[in-house]
Amino acid sequence: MSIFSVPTATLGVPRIGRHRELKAALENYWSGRIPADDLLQATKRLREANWLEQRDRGIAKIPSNDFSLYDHVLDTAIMVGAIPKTYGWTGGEVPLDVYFAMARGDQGSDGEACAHGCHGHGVAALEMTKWFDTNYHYMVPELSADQTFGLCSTKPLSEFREAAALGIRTRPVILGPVTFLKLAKARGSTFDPIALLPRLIPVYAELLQQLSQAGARWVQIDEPCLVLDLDAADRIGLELTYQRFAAVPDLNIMLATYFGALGDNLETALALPVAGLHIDLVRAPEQLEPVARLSRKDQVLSLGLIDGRNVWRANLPAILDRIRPVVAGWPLDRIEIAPSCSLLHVPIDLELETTLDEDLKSWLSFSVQKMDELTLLAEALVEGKSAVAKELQASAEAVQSRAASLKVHDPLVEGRLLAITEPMRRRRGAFAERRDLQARKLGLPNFPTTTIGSFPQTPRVRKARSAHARGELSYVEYEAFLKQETETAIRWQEEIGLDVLVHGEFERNDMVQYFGEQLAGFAFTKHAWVQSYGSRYVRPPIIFGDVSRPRPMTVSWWQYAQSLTDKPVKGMLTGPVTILNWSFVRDDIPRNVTCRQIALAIRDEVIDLEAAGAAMIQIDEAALREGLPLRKSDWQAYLDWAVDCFRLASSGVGDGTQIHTHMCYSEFNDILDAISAMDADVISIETSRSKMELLDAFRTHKYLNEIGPGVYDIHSPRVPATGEMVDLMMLARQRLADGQLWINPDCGLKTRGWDEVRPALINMVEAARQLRAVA
Ligand SMILES: Nc1nc2c(c(=O)[nH]1)N[C@@H](CNc1ccc(C(=O)N[C@@H](CCC(=O)N[C@@H](CCC(=O)N[C@@H](CCC(=O)O)C(=O)O)C(=O)O)C(=O)O)cc1)CN2
Ligand code: MET
Ligand SMILES: [Zn+2]
Repeated sequence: MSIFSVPTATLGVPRIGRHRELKAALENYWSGRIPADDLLQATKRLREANWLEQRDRGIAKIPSNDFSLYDHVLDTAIMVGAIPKTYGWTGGEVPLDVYFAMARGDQGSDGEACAHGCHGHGVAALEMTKWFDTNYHYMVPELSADQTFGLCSTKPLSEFREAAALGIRTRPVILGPVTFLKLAKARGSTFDPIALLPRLIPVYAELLQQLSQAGARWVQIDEPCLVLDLDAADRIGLELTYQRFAAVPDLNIMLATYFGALGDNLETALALPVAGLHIDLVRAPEQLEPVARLSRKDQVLSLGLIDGRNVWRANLPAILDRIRPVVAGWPLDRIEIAPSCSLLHVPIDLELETTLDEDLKSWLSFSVQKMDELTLLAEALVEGKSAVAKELQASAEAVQSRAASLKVHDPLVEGRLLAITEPMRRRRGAFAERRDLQARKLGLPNFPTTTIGSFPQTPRVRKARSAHARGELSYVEYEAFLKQETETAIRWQEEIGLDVLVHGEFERNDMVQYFGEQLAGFAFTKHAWVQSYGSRYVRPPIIFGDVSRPRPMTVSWWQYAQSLTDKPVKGMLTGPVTILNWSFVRDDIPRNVTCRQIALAIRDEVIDLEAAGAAMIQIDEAALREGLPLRKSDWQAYLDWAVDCFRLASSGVGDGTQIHTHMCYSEFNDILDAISAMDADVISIETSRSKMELLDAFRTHKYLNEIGPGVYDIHSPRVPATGEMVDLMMLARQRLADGQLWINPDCGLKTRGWDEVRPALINMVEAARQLRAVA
């Protein structure tokens, strides 16, 4: 490397392709429309395009092995041979079937049948959970106490060679062994997976050795666990690991940390014998000075300066002014310029958005634009600001134009925020009074049955929506189609005997995007997809300004659905915390201020639904638990404002109106105080896989409000039998009073097919009948 340049790195780029080529290839393969070869060819094209694009945009440290067919944590589990016996793998190269069985279960968990020689006895997928505080979900590796490891995949090596054939020497990315074990789950939960580290280290060392022999000079090892609360065993584990890796000849390690500050792990990180350290300076700008001061002089510091978690264009001159004094006098090759974390979490290319407001567009930067920002920063550091004066000025001007824009600031919203009063955050009566009033008004049976909101988003529904978007289906026709779907769903729910109905959410593309498209202060995109899990992607709305609700968003759909039936239909909304956590947010005001603005908008909608006659309104807070900060010390402050926002959104109604909320993927033990403080009349939660154990916490906590513990795992295509659901409810009854309990699935049914949903819900209603008979 010449001493006259500062290298740039991306740490990883989106895998899905500008036009979601990966989704198409995967879903075509799963449904048997294309053979494995075609799938693999498609993925090869995606990798090559990514490498060439990074090269052409001047990125020096180009990653490989950042690609994944489904998930990089699953890839790592496969790489080290952590494949539970149930998947029937007996050694050798791991077949695609086994890989996808671990990802999706061997019937396929997204509603398509497996067409590729699956064993057909319903092996369940690994559990899935969210990756740190992102909306990306990984497959949780499952390890046994007697787990052994071995190098079982050549993926890092073959992708390194694949790029080398294009003339690009990449820096392979590998998920570090300590983070891998911390993300894994102990089968039987009788031991701490970190205890397996001594068995895992040699496997990684062997891989590193092979990469070195193949010509790799650097590898990037990701240890984002370094921004979490660690204990002594974790820290010792890190030391053991990197001491061993330092012995691999001719290979330099760039140890990557991201999503937060090293904090009390700073000393541990700096003591590791690695050639480079990457730090996140967007989430934790304050660590620049101490890390620069304390890092070894022979160590490369990778500065995470461009936001890998958000879409705003950077203020490059401001960044330069911040780092120049700190690195003054350093040899140029002691620093690297990088995004805060891998670019996996941002959309690919802003240029695809041809209908975005021009001002807004000038404020944004997606993955490939961020590459350009990185190279500009590097150039300015080497050649001085004057060499790229025009570009730097444009960057500063964009930031200034955003700060001053009338599109961003709405004095009415800012005034409303100041006028929030205490009574606005409180239901009028106490829960007991509300419960009695609602019981008289609603007259529901014991163990009322309901669903969480969405019914299957069938290809028919999605086709109609995209035909409407392309202008091939008029709004009148599209609306008539949706009304028809809604009516069919209402009739069917009545027919099978559900007690509380939903309209089915057919008109919604996504539970967050749908609201983003109707709220002021939000922009939405056409192509800005980000992977959420596997082949499922989201287009997070972009919150650019003060938020308000120009007009009702859901009232007419609710009215239509309610007009079809005498049974109560729930109003169906997404809550402020979830809208915030699943959107790209402003970086010029605190998150909690934006969240209060959204809360007031949702409050308006809640009040309008009540005025239209809704007796029950559900406000989903699927992402409230997910949004917990990575460090425990930050939890309370977050929970305080998150709960406050939910209460603000939900408290504008009378005592006779029943407020429901829903949360999924939840470990509630830590946050029960917050859940109580939300004071929803009814909460539905995911419990079916945990055998109702979750309810212990509600009992010990003396939780009095009503609860619908999910009895049907909607992540699996399996149809639960009536008896299973009765058994689960009997377990629930041991923990909570009969009068508190509702019966419902774990979550919405949008990713399922009607063939699974119909029998499952019929069985669920029958389970309620049987319970009523014995209770
Ligand atoms: N935002 C968000 N985050 C979440 C969840 C969630 O529901 N929403 N759930 C949890 C799990 N994550 C999930 C994320 C995505 C999906 C999901 O189903 N995504 C869909 C896309 C949903 C969507 O926006 N659909 C649009 C666009 C659909 C589309 O691709 N249309 C085609 C044409 C369709 C056709 O002709 O068949 C096109 O535009 O090209 C619509 O329905 O309008 C997918 O990737 O398949 C499910 C769960 C956690 N995080
Ligand atoms: N009401 C929403 C639905 O049923 C809640 C989903 S939580 C991810 O789809
Ligand atoms: Zn859910």
